[in-house]
Amino acid sequence: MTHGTLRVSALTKIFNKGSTTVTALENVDIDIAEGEFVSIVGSSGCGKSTLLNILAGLERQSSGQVLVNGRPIAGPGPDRAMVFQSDASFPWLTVKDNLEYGLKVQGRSQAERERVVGELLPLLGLDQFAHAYPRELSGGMRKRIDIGRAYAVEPEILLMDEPFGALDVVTREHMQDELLRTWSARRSTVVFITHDIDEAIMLSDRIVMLSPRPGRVREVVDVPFARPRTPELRETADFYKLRTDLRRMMGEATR
Ligand SMILES: Nc1ncnc2c1ncn2[C@@H]1O[C@H](COP(=O)(O)OP(=O)(O)OP(=O)(O)O)[C@@H](O)[C@H]1O
Repeated sequence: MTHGTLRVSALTKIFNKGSTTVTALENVDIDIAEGEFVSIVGSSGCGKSTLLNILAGLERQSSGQVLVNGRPIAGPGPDRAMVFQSDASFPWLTVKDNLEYGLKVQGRSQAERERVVGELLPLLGLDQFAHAYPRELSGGMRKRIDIGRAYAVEPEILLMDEPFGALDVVTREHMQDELLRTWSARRSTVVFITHDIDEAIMLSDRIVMLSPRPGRVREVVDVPFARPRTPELRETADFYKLRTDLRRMMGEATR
């Protein structure tokens, strides 16, 4: 039995609007293993969000196959949780109540909810803020609520669509380090969309680079750095070299 595997085969997505047809993705093949952290990079409009929405079950492919744990996706499911770029926490609920929300929807007992939230609050560095409202927190802390809400329902697969795109560079790097810490503790499979090559290198086991529209798999790059990764990795010559290589590939991909 496999948990948290994704298999995308010959995936094509065509949008039809009136007389216009847009091929967003064409013949995409990606295999993602249990517990793997994979980033999808590519220029604006190459179909990254479309791919993630199909994996989430929010959008249907035009052709090809998408399997989660060996079964075709029939729609959104509790095995997958999504984190978006914009804040998704409920402003009228405290941090603790935000984290509990999905568990209540799932009908989990109060004892179970207390257990999960009790584990998550310190993991997210939010234990001092359990009774605060999102508006009382910084952008980075609000992002941690979103990640916590996704993790609370204990999904096998976390789908993240540029979750740190709206944060300043210092907060963003801090959040990357925090996400790595949380992910190491939970080991879910992650599919992470980003424009940012440094972010993709820092976080991922593998980077899938899509070509400009229609999105096709242009390169798949293994990230060779050992885990746990620390912020100092960003300063090393090996990191710099991989970043330069990926930027060159990205430049070639957009030509
Ligand atoms: N619902 C839709 N109807 C019609 N066209 C769409 C729809 N959603 C996406 N597209 C088109 O599909 C293509 C891929 O869009 P998508 O948002 O997946 O790209 P992206 O790589 O995520 O872009 P960005 O990095 O700018 O967010 C674009 O040309 C977009 O206009």
